[in-house]
Amino acid sequence: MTGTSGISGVSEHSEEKRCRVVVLISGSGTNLQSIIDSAAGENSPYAVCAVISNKAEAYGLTRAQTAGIATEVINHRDYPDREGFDSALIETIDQYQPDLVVLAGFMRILTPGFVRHYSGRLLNIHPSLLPKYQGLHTHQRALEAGDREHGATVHFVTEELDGGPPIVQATVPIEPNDSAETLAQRVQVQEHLIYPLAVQWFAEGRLRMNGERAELDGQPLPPCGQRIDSRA
Ligand SMILES: Nc1nc2c(c(=O)[nH]1)N[C@@H](CN(C=O)c1ccc(C(=O)N[C@@H](CCC(=O)O)C(=O)O)cc1)CN2
Ligand SMILES: NCC(=O)N[C@@H]1O[C@H](COP(=O)([O-])[O-])[C@@H](O)[C@H]1O
Repeated sequence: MTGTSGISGVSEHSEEKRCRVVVLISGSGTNLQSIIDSAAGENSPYAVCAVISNKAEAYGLTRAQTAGIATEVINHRDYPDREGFDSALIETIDQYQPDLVVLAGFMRILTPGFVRHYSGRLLNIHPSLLPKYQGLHTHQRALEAGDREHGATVHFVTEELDGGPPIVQATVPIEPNDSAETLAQRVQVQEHLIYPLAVQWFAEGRLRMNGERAELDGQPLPPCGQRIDSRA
């Protein structure tokens, strides 16, 4: 495990307690960047305290270091099994005393023990309109199915892979000449809007997980979460 130190989104003179967020990544970190940028505001209700990657080459680590945020690398290949990796993750994450753990392009399936440890304060963004296309390669699957629309979902993480209660969804049209790459780019524009929104809702105490449903301001959200249409 290797790391640097620092906290972003918390001004030196900040007295109020901001929601402490730890972000897990595996790659480019564009969703991380949108969350960092959103936390930079003077009145942000949250601060990114640390970014942890299972891949040392993840560009998201550079994004975090540029923002003065502590970084850690925990390589899943250094552990004999998922339980060992997840235990090391928990030990490192908890050093930062998070109120919320955010998966932002984190590409490892987490064990039931990890999910239970952070139950109700663990979010993920998935590149499909859940419950459609759980798992990987979602853009290609939507194209091959001939879908006319696609999108992304922010959801609470549960033991069921990509099966947790949706919080917010953004839809995008699928164009006739789309490739998986062009569709992914269109989806990511919306991801960068809805993920900071969901993190802010949680940090403001407005969002909670209540069994199988997510609640916003005490009201159950629809089964697909709050819908945001990019064409609106
Ligand atoms: N228990 C849970 N773990 C994770 C969830 C979840 O909802 N419950 N969400 C995923 C994020 N995700 C899709 O949004 C996802 C990530 C990774 C995989 C996957 O098959 N990973 C492989 C390795 C793939 C690779 O290294 O490229 C694996 O772990 O063997 C599927 C879906 C995060 N975890
Ligand atoms: N199943 C998880 C998954 O596929 N997540 C997807 O990985 C990308 C990460 O991009 P980023 O590293 O630039 O945020 C995002 O598009 C996210 O939806």
